[in-house]
Amino acid sequence: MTHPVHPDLLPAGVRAIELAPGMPGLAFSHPDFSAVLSLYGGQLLDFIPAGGQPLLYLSPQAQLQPGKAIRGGIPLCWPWFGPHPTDGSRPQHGVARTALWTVNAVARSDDGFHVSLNGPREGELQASLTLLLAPQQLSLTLTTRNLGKTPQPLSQALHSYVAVSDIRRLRLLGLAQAPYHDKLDGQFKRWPDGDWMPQAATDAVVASAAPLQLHDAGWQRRLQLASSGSASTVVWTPWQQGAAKLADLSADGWQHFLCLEAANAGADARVLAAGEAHSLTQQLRVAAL
Ligand SMILES: O=P(O)(O)OC[C@H]1O[C@H](O)[C@H](O)[C@@H](O)[C@@H]1O
Repeated sequence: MTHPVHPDLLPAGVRAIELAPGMPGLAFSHPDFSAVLSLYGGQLLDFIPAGGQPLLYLSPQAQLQPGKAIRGGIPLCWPWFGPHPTDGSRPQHGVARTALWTVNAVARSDDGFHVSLNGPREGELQASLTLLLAPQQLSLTLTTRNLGKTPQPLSQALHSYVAVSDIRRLRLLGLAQAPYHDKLDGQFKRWPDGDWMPQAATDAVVASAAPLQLHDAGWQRRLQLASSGSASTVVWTPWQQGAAKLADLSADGWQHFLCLEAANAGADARVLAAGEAHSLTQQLRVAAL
């Protein structure tokens, strides 16, 4: 396959790679971190601070195959989150994660690497993505533009698989008392008080975009997550029984990630007026515990 990006257009520290046949990507190498971005899905797959543990979980069983969604990293759920609102034949979580994205620009500055990608068009909606890959920090902005003449619905998520030492050794701070929709039993509830420790399968659309902190005792690290353009956060772990149904996760894979997703989901789904653009941002920062 000819790579869609000519190597001469890439700054020092960025390489054009092929993750699998028909799946081009970019590999970033910086004194303070390394990262891998798949153009298939516009999906950041890996981000590893130098000498540290990965920020993102990528399932060793992930299927790198056109037509399949990649399990791990930061999948882009767009322009609908979950099942399609009216047409059950359309793919879960939209079309972005199985589309080939194109590179608009890749630059290097004192901050790190700046990447801008163009994504699919679905109906009247057009997606684009910018990423900042920097020491101890990454930031993604998914922008949707309504190119049509009528209002268009949009729901979405930056579906981050946060890598963790052991899901049973975490504390999540920031969601106490927030209302949420429990997708496992369909009930509307309130997030418990105090720090939250994952203890069972969880699939929650939380009506909050408060900054989060994830304390990981095993890796002695603290992850700070912030978002903008969002009023909802999805928290997902399939736990053991849910993971057993996912062919692209190993038997113990569920222990090594917690999905913390900046979203426009549930009651936070949007309608974009003709010509309107909306940007959803998630920022992840690593610090010592
Ligand atoms: O298996 P996938 O289609 O990638 O979806 C994985 C998960 O994504 C989100 O977190 C949803 O809230 C879950 O209901 C879903 O199971």
